[in-house]
Amino acid sequence: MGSALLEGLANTHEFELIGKNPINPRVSDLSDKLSFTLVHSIAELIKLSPNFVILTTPASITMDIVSELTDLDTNSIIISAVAGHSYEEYHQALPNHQIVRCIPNIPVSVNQGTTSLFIPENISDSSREEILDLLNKLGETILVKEEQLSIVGTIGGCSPAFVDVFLDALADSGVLEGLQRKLANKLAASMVNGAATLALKSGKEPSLLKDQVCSPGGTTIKGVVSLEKNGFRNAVIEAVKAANHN
Ligand SMILES: NC(=O)C1=CN([C@@H]2O[C@H](COP(=O)(O)OP(=O)(O)OC[C@H]3O[C@@H](n4cnc5c(N)ncnc54)[C@H](O)[C@@H]3O)[C@@H](O)[C@H]2O)C=CC1
Ligand SMILES: O=C(O)[C@@H]1CCC=N1
Repeated sequence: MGSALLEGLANTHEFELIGKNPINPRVSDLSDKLSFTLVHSIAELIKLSPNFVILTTPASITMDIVSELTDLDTNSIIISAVAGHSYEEYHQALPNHQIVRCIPNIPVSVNQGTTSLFIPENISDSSREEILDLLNKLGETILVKEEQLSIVGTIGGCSPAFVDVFLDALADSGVLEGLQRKLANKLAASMVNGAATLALKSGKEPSLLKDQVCSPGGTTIKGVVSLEKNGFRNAVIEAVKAANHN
């Protein structure tokens, strides 16, 4: 997720980016590619007085890192993209800092992300503007209450992987019928992109959009019935439940 955010922000050419990571060749390569400053300690990072610190570390080590941020300038805004720690935990560790929680998703790397964002009440209006300005450069930002962050973050953050499984299966079905893999992949991704754009632009319910494709007695309804028979809808609902209640 850290790489995806850096890529999306680098695409805007509007930010001086800094990456903090323990020695990791993948990150050094990315820093060469995107030309961002790489630091290896929190002390180095703090000295640079960043406007924002975005946390994208595994949940298991995040609070240790947070405890090292006590000397960070309180004007710096901390944005945690880590699933699994509450605002209260961050606030107890850093009571004088401005901290918000979000769950972005991988398409932030191409500025087409969906980021669920929780802003606590103590954040000033100007900081709120700054946070939204930043995240909106990465795609769409959806403001939610903290108790909604888990399910909204699951649907927004995990589902790109579910869609990728769908894309791969769709491409497999084309390859099974003799299409080249590259063509099948492109066809599947382009179709999902178009269907999603239509859903967003028309504002129509997905069920109505589905009905528009299903000609009476036609081919699509046969496919839809097969999806229902094979538990596709239920499989999606169970996947989200499994991801959200882990
Ligand atoms: N992968 C995704 O689509 C999303 C991930 N997240 C959150 O992002 C966080 C990271 O997830 P992934 O990127 O998938 O895992 P990852 O394992 O790919 O990345 C974790 C990164 O943290 C770095 N790291 C480890 N110790 C560190 C330290 N002490 N200081 C600085 N960096 C350190 C690792 O080198 C690695 O680059 C998790 O908390 C996850 O909940 C949130 C939304 C979406
Ligand atoms: O798999 C995970 O834990 C993270 C949270 C949201 C998306 N990926």
